[in-house]
Amino acid sequence: MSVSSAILNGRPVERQDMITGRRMAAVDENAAALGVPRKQLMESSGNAVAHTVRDVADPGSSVAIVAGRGNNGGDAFVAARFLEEYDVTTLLLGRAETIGTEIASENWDTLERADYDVREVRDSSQFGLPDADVVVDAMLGTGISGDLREPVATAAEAINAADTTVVAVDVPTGFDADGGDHAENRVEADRVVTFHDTKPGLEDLAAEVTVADIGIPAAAERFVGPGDISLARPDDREGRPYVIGGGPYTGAPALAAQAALRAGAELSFVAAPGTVAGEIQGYAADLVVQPYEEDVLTPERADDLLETAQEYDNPVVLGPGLGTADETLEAARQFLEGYDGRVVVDADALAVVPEVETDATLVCTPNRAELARMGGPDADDLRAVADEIESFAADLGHVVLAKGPDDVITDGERTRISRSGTLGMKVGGTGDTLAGIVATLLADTDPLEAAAAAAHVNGLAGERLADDEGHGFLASELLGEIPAVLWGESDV
Ligand SMILES: NC(=O)C1=CN([C@@H]2O[C@H](COP(=O)(O)OP(=O)(O)OC[C@H]3O[C@@H](n4cnc5c(N)ncnc54)[C@H](O)[C@@H]3O)[C@@H](O)[C@H]2O)[C@H](O)CC1
Ligand SMILES: [K+]
Repeated sequence: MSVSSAILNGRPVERQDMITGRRMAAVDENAAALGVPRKQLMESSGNAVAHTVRDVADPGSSVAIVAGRGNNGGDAFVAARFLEEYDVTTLLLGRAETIGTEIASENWDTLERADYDVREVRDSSQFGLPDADVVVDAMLGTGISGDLREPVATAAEAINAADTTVVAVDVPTGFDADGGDHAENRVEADRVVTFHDTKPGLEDLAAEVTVADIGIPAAAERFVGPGDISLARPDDREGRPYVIGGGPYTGAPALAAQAALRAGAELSFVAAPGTVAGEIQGYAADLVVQPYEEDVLTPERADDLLETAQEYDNPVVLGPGLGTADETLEAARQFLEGYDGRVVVDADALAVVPEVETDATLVCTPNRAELARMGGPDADDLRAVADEIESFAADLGHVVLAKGPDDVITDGERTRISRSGTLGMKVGGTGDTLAGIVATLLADTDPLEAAAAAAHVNGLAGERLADDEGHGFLASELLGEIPAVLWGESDV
């Protein structure tokens, strides 16, 4: 995957030169949170479309815009305003009152008020494609779901049958921007104007593709924001994380397991030595604590827990409070060697990761000292060594969520920075709540996306508790703030 580089505060920041539709929606939301509202992006998108129309047809040419009821259509309503020297007709496939977004609706209203030639196609039998030198396909973009429904299907067929130049907005209607299967009867375009970055599969089309910058700051991709939380937010109570922890310490597994519930898990299990199981259960009746007879995790016990983990195939949290007894580290190594599911590795178990061969998908959550001990860079400001952490993660072959004032989350290819959090996050236990949140989000989200969102949620939960200087709260108090951060109204 080729990468381009933006310059972000003087440092080249690698940007993937490819972005999926779902990731684009997250980046949009992040851009809005950075102060670039969607309507402004739509204005830039529409202007970019007009540029390409000018490229393919001389002034005075006739242009037929065929628009859907989402923001893809909205882009084209904007484009109409940038094509004054063309003979533009705008067809909306549906009634104006069914336009699905405010910004598209506002742009439609502007065309009506400004007396542009606009027509509503109230049913597909009414649809007739005007003779035009250029057709702008603005029916569906990244918001498509399933095969083309009427009246879009009829319109797509008419556009493909017409002898005209077709300019597609963002992606040709019916194209799946998430790299999935395209609709059979999708629009065949001559030109595609896609926004911000190219989409997977556009390079295989016969069309000439223009990637238009629409003013989205590189920070909207680089820094974790509300869009990343939207991507990872559990839809309902799902996942049953399995915490393997406890031994010398009991608070850590209890915090991790509670955080997993607060992040939306249906149940949260803790496998712990019998000597401390009662104490862990004492922290919260909500936990399903499963005691085992040894008083630390041993290799024999690890085999037993491995079977349970494989049977239920839920995200595992390995590490909180395990301690560093040789047999415990051997047990952690053995568990990872045998497991092929998803594991958040934290605290004392991190030490074994660099030398272990595993088919498991790991999210490692080292703090600064643990990262250095694992062989990663040793630096106060992790963000300044983000590239080195990225290479370390690439060598390690797993996701690394390096915790610091700014967290660095990377899978060796994609790297995100989470700037959320406050001074107070240094209090003991915030790493345990983080591990629990990662585990729940990991249940059905891309590991990097789950880790990035979890880091952000944990930090924002702390911000909600901190006093003006950022101090003075307990990790256990973070638990109560997690749901509001994950499901609360993001203010963009
Ligand atoms: N940063 C950016 O990339 C920006 C992109 N913009 C444009 O926004 C669209 C995505 O808009 P969205 O409203 O999410 O969805 P669409 O307009 O693509 O379509 C939704 C619309 O279509 C209907 N629909 C869905 N599936 C089907 C189907 N199979 N058959 C028929 N109709 C279908 C659905 O009901 C909705 O009404 C993106 O592509 C860009 O063009 C923003 O303008 C700015 C920033
Ligand atoms: K389109």
